[in-house]
Amino acid sequence: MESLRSGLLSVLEKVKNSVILDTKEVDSIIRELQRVLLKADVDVRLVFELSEKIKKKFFSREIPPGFSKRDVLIKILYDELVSLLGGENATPYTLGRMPYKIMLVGIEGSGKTTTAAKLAKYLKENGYSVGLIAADTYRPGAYEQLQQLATKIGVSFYGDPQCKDPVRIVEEGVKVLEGRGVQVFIIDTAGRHKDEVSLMQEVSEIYEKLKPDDVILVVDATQGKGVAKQAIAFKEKVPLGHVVVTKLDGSAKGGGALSAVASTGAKVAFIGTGEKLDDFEAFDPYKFVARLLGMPDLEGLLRKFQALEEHEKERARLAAAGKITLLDLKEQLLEIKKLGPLSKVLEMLGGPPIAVKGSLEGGEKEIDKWIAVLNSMTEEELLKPEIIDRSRMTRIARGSGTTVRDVKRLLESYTQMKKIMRQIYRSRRRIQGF
Ligand SMILES: Nc1nc2c(ncn2[C@@H]2O[C@H](COP(=O)(O)OP(=O)(O)OP(=O)(O)O)[C@@H](O)[C@H]2O)c(=O)[nH]1
Repeated sequence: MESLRSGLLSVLEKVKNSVILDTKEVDSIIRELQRVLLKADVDVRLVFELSEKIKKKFFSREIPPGFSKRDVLIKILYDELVSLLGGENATPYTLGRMPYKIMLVGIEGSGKTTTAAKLAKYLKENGYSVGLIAADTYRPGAYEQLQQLATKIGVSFYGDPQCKDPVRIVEEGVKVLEGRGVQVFIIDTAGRHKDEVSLMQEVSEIYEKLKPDDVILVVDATQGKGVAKQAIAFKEKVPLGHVVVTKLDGSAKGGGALSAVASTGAKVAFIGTGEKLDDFEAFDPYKFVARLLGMPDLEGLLRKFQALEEHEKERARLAAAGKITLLDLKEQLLEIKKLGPLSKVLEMLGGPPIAVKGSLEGGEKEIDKWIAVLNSMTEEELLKPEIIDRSRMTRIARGSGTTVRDVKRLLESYTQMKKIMRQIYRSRRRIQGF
């Protein structure tokens, strides 16, 4: 994964060093991203889909106040990489009602036996009583390997090296281990067979007899995008619940494997990051991408965007309820200012009577004062003016070169305005028959 990380960092560097982020600059950044992802063995089609989405989102999105174009592009890159790794689909791995049976499947050498032990340790540490069942009757040594691992972790184990029928081993194993108080059964199946057809047949048979609560496919990251084929083949035979991607440590193709799994709709629940039993972690695409991109400054940026999204949601909610916020008021006043001096505006509309002119200038000054006051408020204050207490008023007055009385007056006018809006909204709802 190191090469993917350094590649993505070079993409971020390019974004940070960009000047205007026009089509040419963005294209060059996207080309760099494509190069990095293709090198990590991400499927070409996925890479192109991602590129198009990034461009479309970037050029259609308004840059929110307080953010730069670079911030927006970095956020879009982050979002799209998370989505490439199955972001929207991701949920933490949880167990259902006990007893809970988990069956591990996968081709030879994918790391099933090691993963069975890693998962057993993980679940034991999470308070479950776990048992391992060795149902790989093909690979010599698979039985001893799992038995030794079970002893090492301190979980129950069942296997029968004399028996060549995996279905019987599993049935017997569940019975025996249940007697020892096991709640979670992890079944390690064979990966080696004379051909794929017989492997799939055995997997189907065990599945039908055992009816496990979860089937976890174990795939090897060094196979890159090739793991999609395995996921599809197993999915045709058994309902796959989750996937574990092993050997992410040191594999340059990890990005390809993770995105390939996500593209089949299967969920990556865990990743293996080394040969040791602790080299195993729950997979969270959000955290994973953040780590790939280097967390410190990204974390702050993501938090800022999160606050923005929350504010946008809050505004939409208030707008839907017919409520106006101080933020709406501020935007309206800025729109009026954009039109030019009020007297000019009225002149364009036919000209104000001479007597109004003086009061218009007063109104002009008032608008400037209001904008100054509103500019000194935080986004939170604009959306929730009820939090503006005496000390906030003092700060706002000082920041805007006005007085606490001015701030109070604005808040009073706003309250009046809100009342009027509420009345209009209510009568509209009555008319519409709500
Ligand atoms: N570096 C690294 N090696 C791993 C990881 N997971 C498994 N391995 C190694 O991969 C090799 C194969 O792992 P096993 O668990 O024996 O594979 P298996 O899928 O049970 O093999 P079959 O029984 O033949 O299907 C072993 O040498 C493991 O130590 C991992 O996350 N990182």
